[in-house]
Amino acid sequence: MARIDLDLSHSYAAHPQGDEDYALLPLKMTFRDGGAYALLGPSGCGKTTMLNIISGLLVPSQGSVRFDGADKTRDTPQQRNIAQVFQFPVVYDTMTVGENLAFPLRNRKIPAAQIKARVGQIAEMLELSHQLDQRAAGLPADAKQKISLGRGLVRSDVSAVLFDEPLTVIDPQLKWQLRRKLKQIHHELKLTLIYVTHDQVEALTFAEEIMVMSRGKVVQVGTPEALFERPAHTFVGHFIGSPGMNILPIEAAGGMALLGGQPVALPAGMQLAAGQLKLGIRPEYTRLAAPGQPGVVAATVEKVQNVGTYQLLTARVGQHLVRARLGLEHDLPEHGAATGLAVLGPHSCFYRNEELIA
Ligand SMILES: Nc1ncnc2c1ncn2[C@@H]1O[C@H](COP(=O)(O)OP(=O)(O)OP(=O)(O)O)[C@@H](O)[C@H]1O
Repeated sequence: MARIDLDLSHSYAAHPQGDEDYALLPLKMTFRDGGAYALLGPSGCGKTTMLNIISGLLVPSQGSVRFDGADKTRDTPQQRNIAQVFQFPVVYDTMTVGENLAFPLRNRKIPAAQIKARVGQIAEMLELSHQLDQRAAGLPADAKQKISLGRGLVRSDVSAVLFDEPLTVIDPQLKWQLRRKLKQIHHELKLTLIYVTHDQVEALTFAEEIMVMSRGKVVQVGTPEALFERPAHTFVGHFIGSPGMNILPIEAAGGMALLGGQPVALPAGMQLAAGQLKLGIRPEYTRLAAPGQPGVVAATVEKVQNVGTYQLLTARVGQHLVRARLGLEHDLPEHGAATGLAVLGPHSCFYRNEELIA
């Protein structure tokens, strides 16, 4: 296992002109030895580019990659001792499940008894024990992908295991199980795991730390709790959560706030920095309240949806839509009704130029 330090940028263009020519803008990042990380962001934000630079499939156009302090920028994946699991299964059809799992160890001339023990351990973790003697040919895609995951995890001497959207071909029920399994496996094997996904649920269930990326930039590195409670950037607020954070323009106005154009008294003790800001409040923390109270904005109900385990209320504040996630026990106002939404309180986040300031 290794600590991995990146200090680099990358452009696929021969002569990059501006920021838009960079797949990765200048960044400094550290992956702790033994940590479980997710690289999360929408399509095209640079996740695969970063993963390929870590693995050695790609050399960054500027900067360095270090493993335990040693410069690995130009080393191949083999020299870096990296295991990788891709989106689609990489499995030898002519071999049995057990032989497939053993393959990376046999290649390294590990003694047979050790191979047997480790293959047994990995097969058990992935619930493949009953299939060890079965040929891989003819197995469904998700069983084959489990084998690929097992092959990625079977060596204990790798610097890191990299996963690039590994659950894409897996059906939803098994996907749910495997996400949890991977977390448990990380706990037991203590490997450094770096996992690329555009699916927040996948990232949030698996990783200890999540790196959220947007347009070639790492906009926040944090625990799932930190990303939820204190998004460092409005992009993270939008991107994480279901639905994402409510974002409204806010401005201090003589001891009050202008919120979406509406004067609202600040709750006791709350101070607002001068200038044009944005308020971020999660739908989970947005509550119905009587208009006119401090921190409560007047709103008109647009829609109420029963989403099974909660109700989602969508209301209009001026030209902005605000959502509240409310328990099933609430008797909610109907479409068109005037209501109030408590949006200023301990869970409010404030942004200037999209960056969290308070
Ligand atoms: N080989 C390449 N040559 C030129 N541009 C590339 C190449 N690979 C990726 N890009 C560009 O670099 C940017 C980042 O792409 P990258 O594949 O790293 O993003 P991603 O977040 O992994 O997206 P996805 O989830 O769609 O794979 C995109 O604008 C993409 O078009």
